Amino acid sequence: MRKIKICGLFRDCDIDYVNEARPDFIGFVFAKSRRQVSVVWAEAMRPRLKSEITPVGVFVNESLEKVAKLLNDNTIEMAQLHGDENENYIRELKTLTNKPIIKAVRVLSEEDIVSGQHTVADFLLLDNGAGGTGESFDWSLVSQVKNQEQNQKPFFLAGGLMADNLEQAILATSPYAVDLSSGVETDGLKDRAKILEIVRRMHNG
Ligand SMILES: O=C(O)c1ccccc1N[C@@H]1O[C@H](COP(=O)(O)O)[C@@H](O)[C@H]1O
Repeated sequence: MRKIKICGLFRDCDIDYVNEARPDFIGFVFAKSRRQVSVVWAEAMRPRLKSEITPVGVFVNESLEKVAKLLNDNTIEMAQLHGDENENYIRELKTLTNKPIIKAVRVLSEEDIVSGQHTVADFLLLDNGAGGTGESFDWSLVSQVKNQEQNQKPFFLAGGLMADNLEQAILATSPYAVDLSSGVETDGLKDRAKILEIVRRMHNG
């Protein structure tokens, strides 16, 4: 079964929506964004989240100490690094925590995907850019490199995914998981019906 992450929860009711839909992962954005949440809010929401849903913290060039603390106090179970974090940063983070790390890669060319394979992070996240933009990248770049044995790190596919293009995106890239934020919003707010429908589709085939 393909996994699904619903990212950018920032209202209390968003927690109710995902508890009803039960995606595999959800994302709390700690980076500067219109979806940014505070540590205090995430800590308050964490116990309300159904146990089978894995919370991911999304960071952009954040201090190692802040990311490690949120992981080690179990506010989040995975860290998604969406900025310019280099391999030294990721290696250092791995000395501070045992929890999985996702490194976001901005895909402009095949080379971006190929060089991403060398990361010590546990997963890649292929996106079109800054994150949360609602814009896709050229998915054919993934299929062009995916058949090569060295390009097998499991990856989340992100960027502009929505009900209308999800099937095509999966067929083109065969990701470990899909990651949606803008595509399950209406007027900038998470939409219960869109979340329920997309998670149902992913989990039922
Ligand atoms: O969602 C944000 O505001 C955000 C801010 C900073 C870094 C990453 C962010 N979100 C990530 O972007 C993709 C989804 O984007 P889209 O809106 O579906 O196109 C996903 O990986 C989010 O974690």
